[in-house]
Amino acid sequence: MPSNIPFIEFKHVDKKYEDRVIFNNLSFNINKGDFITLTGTSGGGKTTFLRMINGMVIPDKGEILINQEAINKQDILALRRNIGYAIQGSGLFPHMTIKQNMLYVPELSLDWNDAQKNARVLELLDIVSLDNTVLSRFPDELSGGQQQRVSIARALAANPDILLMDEPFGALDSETRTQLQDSIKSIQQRLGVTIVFITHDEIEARLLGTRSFELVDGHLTAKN
Ligand SMILES: Nc1ncnc2c1ncn2[C@@H]1O[C@H](COP(=O)(O)OP(=O)(O)OP(=O)(O)O)[C@@H](O)[C@H]1O
Repeated sequence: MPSNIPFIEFKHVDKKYEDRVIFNNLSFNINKGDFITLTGTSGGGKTTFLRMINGMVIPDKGEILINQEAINKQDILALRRNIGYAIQGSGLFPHMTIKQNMLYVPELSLDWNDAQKNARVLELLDIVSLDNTVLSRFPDELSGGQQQRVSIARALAANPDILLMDEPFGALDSETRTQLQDSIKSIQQRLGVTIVFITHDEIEARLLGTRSFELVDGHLTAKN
């Protein structure tokens, strides 16, 4: 369940690209356990908003805090480990097996032995409802829906508190999309992870979000 303690805080954030203003004095709070869905016109700045949370885009002014600490004061590897990121089209590394893809983030910074890695991979398969026959395969040997499940598993691998999802189901057929919507909803309820989810689909936004927002002219307007 969402709490009322601000977990991710945007404080007076400005961001522009060259002379194009995307955000001007944006302040916004996300609570722990929120499932935020974000819609809005193309090019409005949704991806920019998401990427400011994991430090991939740096604001020109203002600050972003996670757990009451400014992200530019936090260790970047620890920050990224704590923030899973899943994008449309899965973003899996094509030359790595599914198992290697799933373990990518933990391998960067966690000193797990083989038994710990194998145990985590099995937990992740269970979380995203895949069986272990996929592990030795490469991404192009899986269906689009399976690839997207692996992408979610990879984003969850290091047990992050936050999951950022940028139109993750945009390229899937409607049946697969419905299955993955059910999955992400139950994953969120089971793990209590805080999710920020971008979508173009209003129905998806309403279905998944505990709080839904539309980004218009750099402002986030609540829709429910
Ligand atoms: N690194 C960059 N340099 C210059 N302009 C950029 C950069 N990144 C994004 N933009 C521009 O900033 C605007 C906002 O981009 P952003 O990707 O955040 O929007 P979006 O709402 O996610 O769009 P979409 O729904 O089409 O994915 C767009 O006009 C985009 O072209």
